[in-house]
Order: sequence, then structure tokens, then C-alpha cells
Amino acid sequence: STWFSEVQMGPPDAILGVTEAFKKDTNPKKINLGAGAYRDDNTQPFVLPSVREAENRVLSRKLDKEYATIIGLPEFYNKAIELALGKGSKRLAAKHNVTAQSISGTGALRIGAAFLAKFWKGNREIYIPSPSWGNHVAIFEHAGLPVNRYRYYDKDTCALDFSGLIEDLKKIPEKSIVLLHACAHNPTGVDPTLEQWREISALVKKRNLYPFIDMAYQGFATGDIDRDAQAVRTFEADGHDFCLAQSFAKNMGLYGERAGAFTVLCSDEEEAARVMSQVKILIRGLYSNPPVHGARIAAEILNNEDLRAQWLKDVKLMADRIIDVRTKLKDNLIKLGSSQNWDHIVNQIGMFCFTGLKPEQVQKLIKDHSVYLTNDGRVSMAGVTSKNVEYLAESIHKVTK
Ligand SMILES: Cc1ncc(COP(=O)(O)O)c(CN[C@@H](CCC(=O)O)C(=O)O)c1O
Repeated sequence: STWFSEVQMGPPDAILGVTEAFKKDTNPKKINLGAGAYRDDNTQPFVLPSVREAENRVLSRKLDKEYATIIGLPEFYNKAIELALGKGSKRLAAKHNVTAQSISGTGALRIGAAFLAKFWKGNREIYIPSPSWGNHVAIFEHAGLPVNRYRYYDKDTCALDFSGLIEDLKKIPEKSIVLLHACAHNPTGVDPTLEQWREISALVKKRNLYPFIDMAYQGFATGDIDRDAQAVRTFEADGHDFCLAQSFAKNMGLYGERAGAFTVLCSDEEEAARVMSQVKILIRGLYSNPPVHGARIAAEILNNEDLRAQWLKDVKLMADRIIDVRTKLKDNLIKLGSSQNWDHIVNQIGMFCFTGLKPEQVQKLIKDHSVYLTNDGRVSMAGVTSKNVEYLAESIHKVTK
């Protein structure tokens, strides 16, 4: 036998594997609704004009390729957390935040998982919504934190199961960790209202639970950076200490540049200093220090008013295109005489539409129509265009009528 003769063949990734299958399909009408990556109306990746200009300015400075610090570029991570909490954040002013550049959102979650696995003295379980982003389970289990669920989605109404969520938050053992999606919930596209966020925040506090907020889509949900941060800012205003993972993959289109930030909001500056020292030790042992190019581009945008203004236009353009194809898809399904209620296509928000399609219907879409989506019926609306929306509606109608 060889050293690794016992190693089993693992399954393809539930999300990234869809794109692999899509690429092998030769049908000219094929549509990729798998990975949550923005595409323009010609199904092409979109490099934001603000990103192109920022990159040109960075390159013109002919910078060196030296290591970043363990926690990355301060001109990036300081602006990242300010974007999340807002310029008026009292906790930022009081220096309660421990913020480090991370390898995008996944890296921020992974640092947080490692930190909590090592130092969390409460109930050592993290409760994530049901359903949640497929990779959340692997990230926390790799770090040794058992993963449990709280109810989040009502498949009968294709909307938030708010009463179920509240009931479960009341049952979760005190001092457990609760993962919350800040906006544009993945995979459902269903977000609590501001009023519901206020109730959730009050209950999390009353039940002595610890929030870990995942904000992977700030600006991408509504096109408004501040509006998409309202959950995070509500939690800060209510006095919570919490962890925050930020991604600039989607809202800046920096997918492959891996720009993100991890924050622990601590009770005071002295605790922040101790926590920062331990976060640095964990990062050093995980990957030592982060890549500089994406962070330099993001920093250029976040530190220069003209680029920031252009970026806000770019991110709104993306959000608006998604909202537009939601309406087109629903209208086409109605035009085809579908008997189903498709309101959720336009009521849901952000990159994804949780269609309610069953696995056997998903498999038919893939095999008979070359429409690729994840088996849970999640559609990345970014893959829908004005050119393919009719074919998509016909295909969905055929498998659902
Ligand atoms: C809720 C959530 N958190 C974190 C991430 C991590 O993104 P980073 O690229 O590490 O910043 C994603 C990306 N989920 C997308 C993208 C593809 C993937 O990684 O699964 C998705 O669900 O399609 C996400 O949806």
C-alpha cells in the first residue's frame, strides 16, 4: 500500500462544483447560476471602474513586494472597520476594536473560529442559521467549534421564520456563539427588517449570547453601504461585544484578490490590546501575513473621496442590475402562465434567490435545460441577464408546472 491509499475521494464543493460542471457543458444556451460572483448583462465578470482606476494609481507608485504586517495594511483594515461601524462609531473612537486584514471573508471567519475555539469560555457551540452559506460548517468545524442551527427560513412562505428564530434564540444555551448574516442572507436572500433586528439584538443580549456577524455583502444588498450595515450598527449601539467578518469580494469585485477584515469588538482598550496580541499569534500560525495587492486597491478606494464616490456608483449599479433581473424573471414566469407564486423572487434581496425548487427539479434544470444552480434551489441572480432571462423562465416553468 502507499502512504495515502486510505484517502477517500471527496465530493465536489456544493457551490464551486456547480461552476466546474457548467464549464464542461457544451450547450450554447447554458446558464451558470451557481457561484455567488457578480456578472454583467453579458454574463462577463465585472471589474469595477473604481477598482481599475485605484489599481492604476497603485501600480504607478511602483511599490515593493515586502511582507505586510501579520494583521495586514493599516490603511486598509482601519478603513474597512470604519465602513462597517460608520465614522461616528463610539467604540471605534474608544479603540475597543481589534481589527486585522484577513484573506477575504472566509479568512476572517477562520481567524474568528480559531480565536473562539481557543479562548471562548462560554458554551462551546456556534449556532448558525438554517440554511446558511455552505462553507460556514467546514470553517468552524475545522477550528474545533461544534456547529448547531437556529431556525431562519420558512420554506412555505419563502420568507423569514421570525417566530421560529426568536423561539430558538430563547432556547439556545446561554453564552453560546450565534452567527448572524448582516445583510443579503446566503442562500435565502431573506433579511430581518430593522425592527426585527432590534428585537434580535435585545434577545441576544438578554440571553447572554455572543454574536459573530458575517458581513460579506455590504452595499451589494440595497446598493446603500450604510443601509446594509444597519444590523451591525444596531448591535454596536445596543452595547454588544461581537466578532465581525467582512468581505470585499462582492462589493468591490475583488474575488480573487482576497481582501477582507476580521474584528473583535472588545469591552475596552486594555482588553483589545490583549486580544490583538493573541489574534496576531493565531494568524502567524495560520498563514503568517496576508496578500497586499487587493488590500492596496481597496485602501486606495476607501481613502480617496473621488474613488470612494465612484465605488458607491459602481456598487449601486451592480445591486440595481440584480434587482432589475429579479423583476424580469418574475414577470416572465407570470407571462408563461405559471401557477406558482413567485413573489419571493422580488422580495428577496442581494445576490441570491432561494427559489424553492426541489432537488429533483434542480437536477432536471441542469440535465434537460443546462441551467446550473446549487441543489438546494439557490440561484445566483448575478448569472441572470436580459438575454437569458426568458430561456431561464421557460426552463423553470417547464420543471415546475
Ligand atoms: C455569507 C458569506 N460569507 C462569506 C463568504 C466568503 O467570501 P470570500 O470570497 O471568502 O470573501 C461568502 C461567499 N459565498 C459565495 C462565493 C463563493 C463561495 O465561496 O462559496 C457563494 O456562496 O457563492 C458568503 O456568501
